[in-house]
Amino acid sequence: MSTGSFIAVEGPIGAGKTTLSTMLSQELNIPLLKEIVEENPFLGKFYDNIEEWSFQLEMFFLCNRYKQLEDTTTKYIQHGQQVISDYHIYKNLIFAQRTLSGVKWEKYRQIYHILTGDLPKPDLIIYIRADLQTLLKRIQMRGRSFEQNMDTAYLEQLIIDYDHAMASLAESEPDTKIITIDGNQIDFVTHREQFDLIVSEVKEYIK
Ligand SMILES: Nc1ncnc2c1ncn2[C@@H]1O[C@H](COP(=O)(O)OP(=O)(O)OP(=O)(O)O)[C@@H](O)[C@H]1O
Ligand SMILES: Nc1nc(=O)c2ncn([C@H]3C[C@H](O)[C@@H](CO)O3)c2[nH]1
Repeated sequence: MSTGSFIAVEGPIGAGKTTLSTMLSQELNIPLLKEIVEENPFLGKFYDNIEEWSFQLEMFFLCNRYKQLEDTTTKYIQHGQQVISDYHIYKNLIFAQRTLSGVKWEKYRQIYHILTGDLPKPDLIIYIRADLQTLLKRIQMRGRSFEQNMDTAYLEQLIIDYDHAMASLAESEPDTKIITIDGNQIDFVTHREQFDLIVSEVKEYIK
């Protein structure tokens, strides 16, 4: 597999993954692989009743991402072409570990490893960190109705889980470069020069 081709943007809910990956895709002229959100039939139900809908939702995300990454491999990565995605497949585990328990978690964990074992790993992860206040502000500003009553404890826990997950990825996948962005301080949307800095850093790692 070629290296230097696959970039993933990660971070907790509302951190700015889709925004940054879209901007980078346009700036660097790299195809964008975007999360399916609006057509997800379980998200609204999930936020109303996490326990009832978590298994369906996590499986839906897993199957969608599996299919997307499988297609991406055939279309771009196998041909050494660059691609940028607004998620890393590992985020399935970050969420599922929180939303599932007992037998469902165990079944999900096994399916996750079976499905994702041979999927391509990003060469570069751009990890946007942001604190609870910043995320809540952005989630509110974005205004998706089903996210407006999100439990702040859930989001707070995800922020911690993301930090642990990135540390764990850095250890288990040492070939993957991780660029961490302070999403509270760096505003790549309104400050062009801050976006340009990210672009130059990314350019150092892609081929
Ligand atoms: N650096 C930033 N400064 C100001 N606003 C931002 C910034 N990044 C993102 N936003 C705004 O915050 C909201 C959330 O951004 P975005 O949808 O990109 O987040 P996300 O990480 O992809 O979210 P999700 O986890 O739900 O997929 C959007 O309204 C976006 O315009
Ligand atoms: N439970 C759960 N598992 C996932 O794998 C996952 N990926 C994203 N999301 C939620 C966050 C945003 O509300 C919205 C858009 O990212 O979907 C997830 N929720």
